[in-house]
Amino acid sequence: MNEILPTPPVHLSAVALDKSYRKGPEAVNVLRGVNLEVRKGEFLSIIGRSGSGKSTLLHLAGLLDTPDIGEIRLDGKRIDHLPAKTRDQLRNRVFGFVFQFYHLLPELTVLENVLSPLMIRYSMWEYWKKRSELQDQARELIAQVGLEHRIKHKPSQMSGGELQRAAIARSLISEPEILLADEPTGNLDVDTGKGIIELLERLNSERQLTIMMVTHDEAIARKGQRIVRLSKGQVENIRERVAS
Ligand SMILES: Nc1ncnc2c1ncn2[C@@H]1O[C@H](COP(=O)(O)OP(=O)(O)OP(=O)(O)O)[C@@H](O)[C@H]1O
Repeated sequence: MNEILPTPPVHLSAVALDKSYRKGPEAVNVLRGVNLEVRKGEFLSIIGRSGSGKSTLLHLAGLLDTPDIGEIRLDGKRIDHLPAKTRDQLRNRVFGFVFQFYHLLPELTVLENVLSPLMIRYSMWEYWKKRSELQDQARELIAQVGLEHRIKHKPSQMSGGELQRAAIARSLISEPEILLADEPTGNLDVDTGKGIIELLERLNSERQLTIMMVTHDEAIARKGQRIVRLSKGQVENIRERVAS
């Protein structure tokens, strides 16, 4: 018999979001009244044609940009209108980001790249005091993403799949509640991409990490529990995985 589980609370919501960009004299209305709720521990996939506004939505959700109209709410509280410094702190504490092109620092090793967000979060003195504990945390994450053997490697010495694993470990070092992944498999071959998605699924189920993943690939999107499509500036619900 199927157990009926309570619905998890809404974690992050977009309320009536509008966002336009100026292209010369014209305004391009990318998002037009987008409403979206993401529940705690949900793995949501966002699909849509190129230029439909997927990255724009992810950037607004993660406080990397601000909407023209509308609100972003975290646990029901509005967060998009906070002062810049508070937004920065909230972004660093709540969100982890994974991008298509990894954005690792080329001169740093995997261990140093994974530690890099903490070098920003703590003062030099605090970091120095805590460094052995922080290094242990980073090593553990690197092991969890299967990169123990690459810990001292630099990005130029690694494959695309390994680079993305390192970027995922880096995004987790600040213990985010919500992972925002923008085309995390977009630069990888099919099998390597599958490995990355399996890693995200594992992190979602083991850590109850809320995930919003943008992808143009419907097969990849189906790995999420729910799929929404951005089209004509709005969000359409496409599919919800039926609990078995
Ligand atoms: N900073 C910007 N300035 C001007 N126009 C922008 C800016 N960012 C995005 N756009 C435009 O907004 C539209 C939506 O872009 P966005 O990157 O959100 O789409 P997307 O669905 O993620 O596309 P893709 O799948 O190709 O990455 C595009 O027409 C893009 O050119």
